[in-house]
Amino acid sequence: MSEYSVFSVPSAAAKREARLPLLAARRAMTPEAVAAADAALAAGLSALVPPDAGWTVCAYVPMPGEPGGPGLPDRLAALPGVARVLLPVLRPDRDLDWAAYTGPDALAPAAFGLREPTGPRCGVTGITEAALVLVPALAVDRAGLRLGRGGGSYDRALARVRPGTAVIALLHEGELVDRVPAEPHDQRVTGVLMPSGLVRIPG
Ligand SMILES: Nc1nc2c(c(=O)[nH]1)N(C=O)[C@@H](CNc1ccc(C(=O)N[C@@H](CCC(=O)O)C(=O)O)cc1)CN2
Ligand SMILES: Nc1ncnc2c1ncn2[C@@H]1O[C@H](COP(=O)(O)OP(=O)(O)OP(=O)(O)O)[C@@H](O)[C@H]1O
Repeated sequence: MSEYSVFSVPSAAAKREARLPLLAARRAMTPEAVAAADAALAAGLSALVPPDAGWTVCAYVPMPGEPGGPGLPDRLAALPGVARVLLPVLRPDRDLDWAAYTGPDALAPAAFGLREPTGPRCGVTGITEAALVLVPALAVDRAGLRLGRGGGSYDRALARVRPGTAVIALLHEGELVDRVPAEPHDQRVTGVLMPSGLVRIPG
């Protein structure tokens, strides 16, 4: 038995270290590689939503280098099975509020280089209306544990999803890894979508 379990204090520092090479690898991608990955992810996304679903989907506005690209909200909104796209609004306490995506003109610059919707907010419980939640991540491991940017925002938000909701992280190839540093508050995803396709994580 080692001195620390996988759920111990050093994990916060381990997470900080683990983020660095992942962020560097994203920065090193060529524009061509990014465009190819985003196109492949777009094809995978359309297969996630049945055409007559009428779903509310929670997504996000990818920042430079994040899988999906800046066109992600528009691509989702255009899918026949998507009735409504909700996007996160970062609260001062780093929890996530939600607001409907109504088009690129209704996005405004926000903290950390984010772009966020400017319309009416649904509150932190907006995520409970989603049948599918797409989450940003720097990496996910085989157990579905997700390494984010370090705000803890999605750990709070994902605790509120309805049971049975698909929670899918969008990743670049190679970002599904054997193990990410974990803490007790970490929420799991139910699958990852990469350019090569969907990998479901057994629950
Ligand atoms: N596109 C996108 N939207 C998102 C997230 C995300 O990861 N991606 N979030 C996911 O929760 C929330 C926003 N949280 C964020 C938290 C930190 C940073 C960030 O850039 N942090 C710096 C370092 C930390 C700091 O300066 O304090 C960095 O990563 O360089 C960005 C978003 C909600 N919206
Ligand atoms: N349910 C929660 N309530 C309050 N604080 C939380 C909760 N979950 C996580 N946090 C705090 O958030 C901080 C960052 O957590 P962590 O490093 O796991 O974020 P992350 O999952 O990488 O980020 P994000 O979800 O924003 O992408 C931690 O200090 C943790 O204490």
